[in-house]
Amino acid sequence: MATVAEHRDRVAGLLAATPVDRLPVADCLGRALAADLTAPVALPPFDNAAMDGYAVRAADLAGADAEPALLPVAADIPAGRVDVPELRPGEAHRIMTGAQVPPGADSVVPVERTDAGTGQVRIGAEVRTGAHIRRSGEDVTTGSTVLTAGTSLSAAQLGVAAAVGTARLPVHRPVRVLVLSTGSELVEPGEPLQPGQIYESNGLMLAAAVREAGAEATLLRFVPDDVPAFHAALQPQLAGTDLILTSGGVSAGAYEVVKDALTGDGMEFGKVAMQPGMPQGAGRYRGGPAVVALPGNPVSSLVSFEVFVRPALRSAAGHARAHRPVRRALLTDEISKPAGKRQFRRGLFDPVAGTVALQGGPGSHLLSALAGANCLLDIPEETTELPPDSPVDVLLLD
Ligand SMILES: Nc1nc2c(c(=O)[nH]1)N[C@H]1C(S)=C(S)[C@@H](COP(=O)(O)OP(=O)(O)OC[C@H]3O[C@@H](n4cnc5c(N)ncnc54)[C@H](O)[C@@H]3O)O[C@H]1N2
Ligand code: MOO
Repeated sequence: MATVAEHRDRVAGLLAATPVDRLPVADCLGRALAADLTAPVALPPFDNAAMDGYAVRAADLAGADAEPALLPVAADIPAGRVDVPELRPGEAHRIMTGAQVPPGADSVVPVERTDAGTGQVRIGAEVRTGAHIRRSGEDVTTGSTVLTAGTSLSAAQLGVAAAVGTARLPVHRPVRVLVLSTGSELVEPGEPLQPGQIYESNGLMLAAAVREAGAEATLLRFVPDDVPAFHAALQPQLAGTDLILTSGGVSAGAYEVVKDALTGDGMEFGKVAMQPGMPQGAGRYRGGPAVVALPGNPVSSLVSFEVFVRPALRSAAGHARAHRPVRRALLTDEISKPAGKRQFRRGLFDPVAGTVALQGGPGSHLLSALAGANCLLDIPEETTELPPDSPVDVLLLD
């Protein structure tokens, strides 16, 4: 029986790094940056006012605490003005937040500390040299690395890329995943259910998990439980697919269409020392796209996706942080489990208390408990008993 680590490596080895495109920054949300981004300009690009007020020379306000200073307002500088005149000794310039500090000024007095005059301004307090000025390069210096290759691009990263003047970024293309669900017991949600039938949920759930992982999903539901029909359903999809992701039909039953259709064709089916998610398959489809065959029980499917597929999708798409964050937490319940299998139990992690409470039992059909969980407890193979207050590793799911 393979270990979790062995199967994880096998799945990761099936996916090559995806190609790189140069996309407009606005289209890069969720992608991984493919090369370091260096700043062609400094941030801020010029010394600018941090407050609406008056640009002055601090020396001109010496003694203003005792005797208010009266300065002529020689210029008005709104944000965006590019022809900023020099401030001469004894003058003030009215200035707005973000506007360029005029040459000759060394500080800004907020308007609240003045009489807000426009022809001349009365200032009743001294000012510290440099007050309320944001210096050029304080945030980013020209030529410095703003974002490193492998960064996952979210709002703040796209913001800083735009702020240093970037129009396009080199980003990895997402992995293209074809999600298949098979099983003659499956019914489209919304349709009536006959005894013996269940609603199809794995396909929809896995396609959502694929998209949440930053990959592209095409969903093919209700692929017939018939080997020729299974191959026929795949053919038109193969060209644009990097990974075929199936669920169900991989264990020991008499009607295991995934296993029957794929065995011996570059695929390996076997058991992994894990609970849930023991039966697994991985390989290639006729020398082409990678295939990962997950077990059909819904919790087994999604937990297997988390443990094996998500990290592989994210690594192939260039994300430096491919794995879920792991925390150490104190168990509020007790756990008994068989030796020899690494168990991933569903839990609710409380980051303030540093504790984790089990959500539901170990059964791989208990999907509502997974829907109420925010983490997976990762219990080592050799462990059989854990009393309350035991420290455990938890993988954070959100
Ligand atoms: N004799 C043995 N029986 C089983 C073994 C075993 O080793 N020997 N392993 C068990 C374990 S563990 C698991 S996990 C399951 C995996 O079975 P399959 O991958 O073959 O999945 P199915 O039999 O097709 O379905 C299992 C279960 O999941 C439901 N299912 C399947 N697809 C969907 C879907 N798209 N949406 C919602 N639900 C789905 C299906 O109806 C079944 O209830 O095998 C055990 N048996
Ligand atoms: O391994 Mo199965 O996934 O326990 O139910």
